[in-house]
Amino acid sequence: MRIAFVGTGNMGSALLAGILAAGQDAEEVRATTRSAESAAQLGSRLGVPTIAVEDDTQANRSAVAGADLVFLGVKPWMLAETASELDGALPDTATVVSMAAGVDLATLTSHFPHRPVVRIMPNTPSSVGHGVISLAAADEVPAATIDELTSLLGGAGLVVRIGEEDMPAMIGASASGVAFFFQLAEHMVAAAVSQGLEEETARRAVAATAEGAGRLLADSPDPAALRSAVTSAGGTTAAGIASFAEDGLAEIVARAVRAAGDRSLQMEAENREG
Ligand SMILES: NC(=O)C1=CN([C@@H]2O[C@H](COP(=O)(O)OP(=O)(O)OC[C@H]3O[C@@H](n4cnc5c(N)ncnc54)[C@H](O)[C@@H]3O)[C@@H](O)[C@H]2O)C=CC1
Ligand SMILES: O=C(O)[C@@H]1CCC=N1
Repeated sequence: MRIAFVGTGNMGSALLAGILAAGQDAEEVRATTRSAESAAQLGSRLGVPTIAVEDDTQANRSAVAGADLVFLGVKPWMLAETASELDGALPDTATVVSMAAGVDLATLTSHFPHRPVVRIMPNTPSSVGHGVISLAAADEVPAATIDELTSLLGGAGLVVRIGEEDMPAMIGASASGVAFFFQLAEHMVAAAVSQGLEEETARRAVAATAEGAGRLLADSPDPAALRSAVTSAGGTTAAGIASFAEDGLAEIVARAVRAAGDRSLQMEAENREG
């Protein structure tokens, strides 16, 4: 399968790394970035032919020529101009896959009429094959295309087929959600350091704890049961959990997850045509 990545930054390159590690032939991929420096870095890191728009104004058009699948990894507000740029270069049969957080399927379809259009919402652990990739497709996308795409993306992580109405919740729970875990890790490191632990030790301990927690959750996705197994009555964990409850952690997290989803809807409105 011939694949183009138009705009291959943090998210595009993470997804591409996961797909390549799962066996996609790098020679069948074309990637683009804006700067020559980032194109050179990506090309040498992933072994994929990468062209910079800065070096070649036709880079995006050349990359999509002959492609079966075109991933769009530019910023949401750049989608409209990227679509115009690709006009006439995109093969009639190409499936367009957007990872933009703030562009809905209707807007994508208006940018790419007569093409199958799929919206995905990946997260950065895709680079190590442990991403979550939510996928919503326009009604007219053939089932075989979705199956093929699901199989390809499966190399980067868990693919979850959803209706577009669930996209905001999935953004809060996974695409942005992964950053919420990182933020908790940052605060845990800082707290341990403030109690005298050496920073490098704290970072390693928190990272290994996160990995261990992730593995247990992957085996048995019931966080409440796993928490309960750590929490002895009247013990140390119970003291920490009580402190969380007193400070309203559940509401804090609910507000953050909702804020991320709400922002995606706001961006969709900003990026909607007309
Ligand atoms: N970073 C994340 O965790 C996630 C990002 N997304 C979505 O992924 C998209 C990209 O976000 P990031 O990777 O974070 O941004 P980024 O800034 O790291 O990547 C954007 C890429 O586009 C390239 N670019 C800029 N202008 C270009 C042009 N004219 N032609 C071709 N390439 C061009 C840049 O060189 C860069 O490689 C956004 O739409 C975002 O909503 C979705 C889920 C998660
Ligand atoms: O922050 C953002 O807008 C992107 C989309 C989801 C995660 N990162």
